[in-house]
Amino acid sequence: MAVFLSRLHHVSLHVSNAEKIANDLVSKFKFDLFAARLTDKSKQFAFRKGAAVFVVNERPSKSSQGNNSLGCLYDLSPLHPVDTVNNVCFEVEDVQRSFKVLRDLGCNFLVPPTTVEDVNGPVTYSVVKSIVGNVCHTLIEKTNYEGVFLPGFDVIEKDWSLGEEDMSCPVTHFDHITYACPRKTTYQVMGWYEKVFGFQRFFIDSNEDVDEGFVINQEGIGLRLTAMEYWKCSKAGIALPFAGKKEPDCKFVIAESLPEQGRNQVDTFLEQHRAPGIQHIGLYTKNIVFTAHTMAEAGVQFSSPPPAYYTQLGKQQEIEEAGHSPQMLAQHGILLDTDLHQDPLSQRASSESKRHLLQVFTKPIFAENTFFLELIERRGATGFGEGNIKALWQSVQAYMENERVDHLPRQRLTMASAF
Ligand SMILES: O=C(O)C(=O)Cc1ccc(O)cc1
Ligand SMILES: [Fe+2]
Repeated sequence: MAVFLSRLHHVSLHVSNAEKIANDLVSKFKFDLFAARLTDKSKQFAFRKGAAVFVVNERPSKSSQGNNSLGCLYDLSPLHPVDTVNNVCFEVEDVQRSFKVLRDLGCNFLVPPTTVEDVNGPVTYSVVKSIVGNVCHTLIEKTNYEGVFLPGFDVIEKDWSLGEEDMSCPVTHFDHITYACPRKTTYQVMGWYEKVFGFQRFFIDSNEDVDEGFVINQEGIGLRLTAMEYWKCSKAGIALPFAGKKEPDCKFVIAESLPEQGRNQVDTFLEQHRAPGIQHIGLYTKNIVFTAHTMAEAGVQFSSPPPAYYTQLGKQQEIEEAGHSPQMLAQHGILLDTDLHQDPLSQRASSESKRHLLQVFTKPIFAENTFFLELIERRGATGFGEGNIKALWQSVQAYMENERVDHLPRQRLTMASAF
């Protein structure tokens, strides 16, 4: 039996300069710094935007490594050579029980169940290694904890005079997390998440092949995508689908590169990150145009698709029919896909049954061409559209091939791919 997850709690980053990323998250991406843990051996900052929480950990310098007990709480300081996003932390009902179940399934634990306490009560956590590169999962049990975040963190009060909800940037939660994986590992990864956390496959597109996944192997794109989802659990630890109420949480997408079309962004990630791992995270927004505009004004850079995207046959009309202006979308490189969902009762696709998906990728946020963020607005569409995937892929390729190349140290570019 798998361990059922109550919900995604936070995602943690390990970086060489926490202040730099902290500044970007606050000033550019409009997250609020709401908790911090500063000790001689560690710097940990927690940021929130709606239900999306990032914890930024400063990687210790080489000389202070080795003693993790005083270092990162709820995580461990990875000996990773570059900035990385590598821990997706989940809340569970019972960490001790989860630990036993997962140990019996053969999982490797980096931190055994450990309890931390403050005046607000106890929290128990444990860290399990995944089979994807440096990705690990902290399991947290905080049912008896009444504090704002986690014991050990000082809470930073928000200045409520600034307004409760930022309507110009309505990001509400993490929509999906995309892994860059080596060739031919997709099914192993899916099998692990199914066995360990009860994740289930879902089809990205109606053209997807059960065995092959969603494959694009043409026009310079060599990509295999597959996706999985899980459901938030009810209090009793019962997965909601069985209780009749389905409430999916963050989705997981696996991206694998196909060799036929030449070296690409997944290969670049694997090479520069020096391991498989989290390539990007989709931030769900209620209004992508406002959000992209606010973030761009604050200095966020987005990857744009080729200009021809907005002038291709029928695209302008499609954008206008969805209630958007092609100029506004083009300004920040926002893409729009339409899913012609057929209403089973009417036998034809009516305008009400058209579902839209709007997406845009940011440029990488670390020094290397590795991790980036995505904004995603879903208007009825639950998967990922083929048109957007192609255009998103091309926007990243164009950036990597034309702009970024000169800024990178020479040896990184010539280093042979490890995969
Ligand atoms: O469409 C999405 O949001 C995806 O996550 C698909 C995807 C995955 C990896 C890429 O390098 C480009 C696109
Ligand atoms: Fe994505």
